[in-house]
Amino acid sequence: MISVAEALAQVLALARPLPPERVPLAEALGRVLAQPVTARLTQPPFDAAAMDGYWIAAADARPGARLIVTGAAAAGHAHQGALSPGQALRIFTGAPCPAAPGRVIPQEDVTREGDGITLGTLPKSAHIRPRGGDFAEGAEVFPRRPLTPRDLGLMAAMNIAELPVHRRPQVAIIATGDELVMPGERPGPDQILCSNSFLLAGAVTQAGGIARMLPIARDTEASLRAVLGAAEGADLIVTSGGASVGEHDLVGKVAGEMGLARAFWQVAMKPGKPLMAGRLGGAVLLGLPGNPVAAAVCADLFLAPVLKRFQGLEIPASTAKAVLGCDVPPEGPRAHYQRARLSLGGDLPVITPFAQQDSAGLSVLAQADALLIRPPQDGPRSAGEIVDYLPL
Ligand SMILES: Nc1nc2c(c(=O)[nH]1)N[C@H]1C(S)=C(S)[C@@H](COP(=O)(O)OP(=O)(O)OC[C@H]3O[C@@H](n4cnc5c(N)ncnc54)[C@H](O)[C@@H]3O)O[C@H]1N2
Ligand code: MOO
Repeated sequence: MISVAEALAQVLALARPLPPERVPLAEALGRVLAQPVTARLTQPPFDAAAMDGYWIAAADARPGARLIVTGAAAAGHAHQGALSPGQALRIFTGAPCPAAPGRVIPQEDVTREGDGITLGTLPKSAHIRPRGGDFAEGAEVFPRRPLTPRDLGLMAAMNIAELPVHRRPQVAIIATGDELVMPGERPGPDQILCSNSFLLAGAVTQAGGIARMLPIARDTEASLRAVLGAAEGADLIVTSGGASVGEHDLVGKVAGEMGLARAFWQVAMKPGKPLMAGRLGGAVLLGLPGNPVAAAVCADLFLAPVLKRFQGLEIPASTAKAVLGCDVPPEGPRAHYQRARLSLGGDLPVITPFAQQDSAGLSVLAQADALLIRPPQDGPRSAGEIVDYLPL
């Protein structure tokens, strides 16, 4: 059995960033830029008033000065023509300022009578946003993360209407097992609901992929072959179940007959030991264990990172430190990812694993907000010790 770190390295080595495609700016939320984009103009394109008030020439800027208001400039409407000494311009936020040196006095800071104003104490700020104060034409942006609403705002201001982004990975999701029925159906006495496909599709969507849920493959080679065949065109095939050692565990056998180049099977982790990975045709195949929590943990540890890789993202170490909230017993030969809850602590949060750690227990999984990581052969640990965890 290989370690989690080795398995992750091998999974990531199976995938390459997907080629770029161009998408309209309005559809780019969460997408990842494939190359830098550059500002097509300078912002602000002119010295702009930052307050509603009066623009005055630098030479007229002294407390007590009386000036005549001779014209107006508003956002989208510059004032044409020059001002003479002793003249002020009514100006509104966002309006272009005259080219001469000057400043904007907020209207609250002057006394206005008829078309005259009298200046009081001059405010510290000139209340002018200088041309190019935000960014200059040609400025490059290349955030190495899924684009946020803030990125879209910046790129809109840069007049970038279309973006080159990595294609989103197409992910085929295949549940296997005679015991499974879909939510909404009535299970027979020996049956349970297929939960894995929904958990996995959610994980795929959250990580920027496009999930395609295929029909449940039954526990026959013919059924599994047919459903795997229907995954044609996917960048990633994720199966759940049928990965272990029983006679009904057919994924390795059937995928092998279909040409799977297997990278590994079985990882020293708990839950998730029967994980399998390889390449099947043009796709990466992740064969997840059927136990729902095992599938969920494998999704956090392997599926999310490989989806990042497809989108050209770095995969930073995502573990964090916390203080153990209770004593915990020693561990065996597999790294144990324990469902846990975080609470506020001092410098570090406090992490407390749930008493129930069954790899089929979805209720506890849904309440967990972290996975406490117990390394292989970890000794007993006491409350107060510092441990690693994976935020969920
Ligand atoms: N003799 C051994 N038995 C088992 C071993 C082992 O090493 N030796 N490993 C155990 C471990 S660890 C796991 S995890 C499971 C995983 O087995 P499979 O991947 O073959 O999964 P199945 O047997 O098909 O199913 C296991 C369990 O999960 C339920 N399941 C499956 N698919 C779904 C789904 N889509 N939604 C909800 N629940 C699902 C299934 O009904 C079973 O209860 O094997 C151990 N056995
Ligand atoms: O993956 Mo299994 O028990 O390790 O759930």
